[in-house]
Amino acid sequence: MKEVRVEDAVGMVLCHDLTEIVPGKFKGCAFRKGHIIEEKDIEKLLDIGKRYIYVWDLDEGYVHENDAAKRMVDAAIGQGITYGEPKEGKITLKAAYQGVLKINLDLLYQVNEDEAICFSTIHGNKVVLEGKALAGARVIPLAVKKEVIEKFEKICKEQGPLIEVFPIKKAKIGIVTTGSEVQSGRIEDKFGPVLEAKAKELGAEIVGQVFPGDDAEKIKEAILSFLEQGVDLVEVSGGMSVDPDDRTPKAIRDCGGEVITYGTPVLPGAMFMLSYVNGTPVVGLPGCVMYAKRTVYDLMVPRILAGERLTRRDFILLAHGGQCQNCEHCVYPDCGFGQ
Ligand SMILES: Nc1nc2c(c(=O)[nH]1)N[C@H]1C(S)=C(S)[C@@H](COP(=O)(O)OP(=O)(O)OC[C@H]3O[C@@H](n4cnc5c(N)ncnc54)[C@H](O)[C@@H]3O)O[C@H]1N2
Ligand code: MOO
Repeated sequence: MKEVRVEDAVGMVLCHDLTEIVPGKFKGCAFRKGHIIEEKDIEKLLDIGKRYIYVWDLDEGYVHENDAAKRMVDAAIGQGITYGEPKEGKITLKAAYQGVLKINLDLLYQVNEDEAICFSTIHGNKVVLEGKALAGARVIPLAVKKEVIEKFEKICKEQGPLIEVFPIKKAKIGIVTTGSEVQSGRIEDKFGPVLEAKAKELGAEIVGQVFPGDDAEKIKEAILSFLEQGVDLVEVSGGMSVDPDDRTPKAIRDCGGEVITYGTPVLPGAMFMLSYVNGTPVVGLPGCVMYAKRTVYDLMVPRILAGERLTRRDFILLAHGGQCQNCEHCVYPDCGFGQ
């Protein structure tokens, strides 16, 4: 901190707030701590009775908090992130479009090891809408040693991006709805409308829905037929549990390809299945997806449509937070489900 004449302070950083009082009219902050003095500020400073002010002695080795925040953000972001000017040293990062938020957790924790750094995010792997606030970045002191920012930039360059939004593909989806009771018309199909609404939410299109009953061979043929049509995802509904009529897992296996999982540590959604047949994802959806408001579907299908090739490990990681609290007023994705 050093004392300078107001006229000599242009370009320097104010160390503390400066108060203006106009009797009977106004009392408040005329200039905030951290403000960089501009030519046009000189008159005003003189008007409020300042001839000398304290400014931050930004010698060579330091970076002001506003510049630090900007450099941190530039180093950390990948696709799909927007941000504005720093406010009181902090920059807020927002989603540029609807997509799946990805946070590199190892990197996030690594940059925050330095106590001068504050890089704080919401939870990743969930759908975020355009304009959603995702993260905030700032340094703790008013100015930091330049090495702190240089290290931040270096590790982000090596391991980044730290934060990005994967766009969700405008996918074509085929639905195979199993169950003899639905095929015969004994009961009305309730799965189709639910999957239609969920697809719409993600900007995807349902290109067809078929009702092959409970025969594994017929279910398999229906899946393969959608794959031949070149859909981006096949959703097979029902028949995922343990009754003798539940043939869906067998039918999906019989399509060949790589089964990633049959079973997930998520409730609702324990009996979910994911397989990749010639690279195209095929999901087996248990009855709860039709019934419950949010399930494993909402955790994983957006990620699939955002182009992630999921592994068994991705499903294991759902266990902590995999139990939905079934709140009366559902605020998903702004809750702990799947985190
Ligand atoms: N012994 C066990 N039983 C069940 C288990 C278990 O672990 N052990 N898991 C339960 C869970 S969790 C779920 S979820 C369901 C899984 O159900 P499925 O995917 O096998 O569903 P279905 O048996 O085909 O049908 C269940 C129920 O839903 C009706 N349904 C199915 N499809 C439609 C449709 N398109 N439209 C309207 N209604 C539909 C169906 O008629 C049944 O009433 O299993 C639990 N059981
Ligand atoms: O497996 Mo059920 O799918 O949890 O509700």
